[in-house]
Amino acid sequence: MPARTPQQSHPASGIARVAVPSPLRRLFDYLIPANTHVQPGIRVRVPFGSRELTGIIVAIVDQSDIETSQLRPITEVLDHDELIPSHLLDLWLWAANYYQHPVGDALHSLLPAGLRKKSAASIRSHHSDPSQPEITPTDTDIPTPNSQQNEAIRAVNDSSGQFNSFLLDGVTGSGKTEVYLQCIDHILKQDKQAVMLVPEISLTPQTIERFRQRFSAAIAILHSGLTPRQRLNAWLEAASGVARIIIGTRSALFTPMAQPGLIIIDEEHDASFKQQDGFRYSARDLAVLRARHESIPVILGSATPSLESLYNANTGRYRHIQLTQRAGTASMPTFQLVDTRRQLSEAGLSSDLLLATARHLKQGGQVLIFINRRGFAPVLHCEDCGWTSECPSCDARLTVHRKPPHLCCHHCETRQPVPDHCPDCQGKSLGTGGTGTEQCESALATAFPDTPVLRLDRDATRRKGELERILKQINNGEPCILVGTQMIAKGHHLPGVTLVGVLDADNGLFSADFRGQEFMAQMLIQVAGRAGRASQPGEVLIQTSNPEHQSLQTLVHDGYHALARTLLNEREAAAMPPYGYLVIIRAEAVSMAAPQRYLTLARQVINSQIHSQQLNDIEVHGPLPAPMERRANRYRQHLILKSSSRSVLQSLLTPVCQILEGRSESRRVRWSVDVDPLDML
Ligand SMILES: Nc1ncnc2c1ncn2[C@@H]1O[C@H](COP(=O)(O)OP(=O)(O)OP(=O)(O)O)[C@@H](O)[C@H]1O
Ligand SMILES: [Zn+2]
Repeated sequence: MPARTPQQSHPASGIARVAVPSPLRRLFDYLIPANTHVQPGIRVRVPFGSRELTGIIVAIVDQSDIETSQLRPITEVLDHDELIPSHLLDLWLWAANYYQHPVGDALHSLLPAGLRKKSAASIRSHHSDPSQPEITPTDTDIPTPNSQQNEAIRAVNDSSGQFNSFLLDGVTGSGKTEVYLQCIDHILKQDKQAVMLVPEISLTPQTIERFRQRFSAAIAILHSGLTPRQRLNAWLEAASGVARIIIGTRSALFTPMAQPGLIIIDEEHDASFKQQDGFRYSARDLAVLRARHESIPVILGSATPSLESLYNANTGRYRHIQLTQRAGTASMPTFQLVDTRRQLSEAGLSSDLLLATARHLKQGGQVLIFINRRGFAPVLHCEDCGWTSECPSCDARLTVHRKPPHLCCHHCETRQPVPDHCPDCQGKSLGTGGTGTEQCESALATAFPDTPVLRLDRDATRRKGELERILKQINNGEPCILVGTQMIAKGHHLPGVTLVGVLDADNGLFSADFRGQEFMAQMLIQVAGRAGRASQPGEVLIQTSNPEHQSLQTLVHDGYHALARTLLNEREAAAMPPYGYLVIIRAEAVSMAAPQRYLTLARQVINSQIHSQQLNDIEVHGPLPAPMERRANRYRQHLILKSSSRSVLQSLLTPVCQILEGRSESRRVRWSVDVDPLDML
């Protein structure tokens, strides 16, 4: 399969080491035909088995481990100038190595689709699209930064042209975005470029509009909704320096910049910065590395920084900049816990919450109800025999939806009609359990017939433009009730909202995952942060059946940072991240026994490596069934590795992955390695 073929007659001038899209964790060597100019960072066509593929030259070497006579030549050179700058190529290689992902596949998954094929592309000859009119910024009332913002802006600007990482830790509505805008302005004046990464969901026209109104410079937008052509154009505009500002989701981190100046990660705590399948990299962690490689500053901004970033700030790796007050005249909202054990509730809404809703609407405010379950109810059950609506393919229940009526599995998307009688006992007493967004929406519509009730979740926003339409309606400022999932929690500036109600805070409190409480706290503070962002003060009501829970108490009375300190102490005691490092090796298959058998083999390989390399400080747990063992008809198991040293884990993993890759058993399961996993689910 590798580059071994009968001798070629070409006279050659050196050997190119090429990353080829394959599942193998290695590079392949090819002869460079005579009189051909090649360099690292360009694309070439190479023979691979019986096929021809597009690869990227990673290095030019004098010698190969394979006999020169056995090497095959490059068939075609696709780029004449460097396509991927060496800094970025190094970052890519480092990341593939660190996250233990096949290098060619990692490179390819990050190239715009338009460059994975044979088509030629030239950065040097790329000019801006003439159909795009020159934009004149319309933002005339740029706020004067307050003293904390000024300090932040000065710190970042003073470090331009050199590496520095900043944790911009500013409460919700403190004007972090204004700090980004001013720092970008400074960078643009030096003829440099800035890239800003945002969570998937915040890349709305509103965000983009705010930037367009401020700057006349060309902005490239990179997100998953682009056509391959648009994506390639945006990429080339960034690489050629035509686009001065690049805004995008996770993978935009790998966009080349002709004159890099600044990297910003907005909402750095957000889970979407870690890719959860395939090449499982953390764009946040790699952003810091990229900034170091390119000698530029990086800002990680959040109102609820991840425990990792707080730890890095505490230990001096990041400069900690705090914005403790809301910008302008806005003040922080007040919190109140509502004990749901003491109050009768209609569709999960306590009487306290209903009364508060009525009060705020009467005062002309908008109300936001947060509920982390879409659909009508999480389960359908039979009141006679106890039957529940189980998914036929997962260890999960089918959610009841009313609009349109169906049962649906939120893990595998299996759909079924809603039965009119119990499939087990034929009884007619079917009932629903729990509350989802649809039910909450209709209960609120009944309770407040004169007020518009808007629902914001994945189902309601499936149609293109729907999210924008709903946000626009909210921004007209008229009293309304907004019911939504975490979609509403992220980054939206909703100045009319004065009351936020959280329907159920209990889920996160008892999560089995080690980051469960951290995620719960971030979510609550972010949702709460939508309240009272303009002149009217905000109020937050959190419903729970555990109001005495220590974490909730700490969060509500002493704030996010106090809870973060407690959680960090717990992590330290348990040697969990950021005090220890984790790797999960996952395996799944249609047969129940295969994943366990495979991971038992993996464990043997690991043990023998630990022994032969005399590694200590490694704990191995498992194989264990994943928390949801069966999903989409596949059984899943995992193996957990833990160490206080990243480098020890790396010296173990590299040979282990090489060995496993070569074993025939690896082809009978789907297996993957997750370095620095976000969760153990
Ligand atoms: N110095 C200032 N004076 C007056 N208003 C300001 C100032 N800075 C920012 N603002 C305004 O305050 C509002 C909130 O600012 P911004 O959206 O930047 O906050 P944020 O910290 O990014 O919020 P979040 O964490 O919720 O995303 C915006 O309308 C912004 O224009
Ligand atoms: Zn399912």
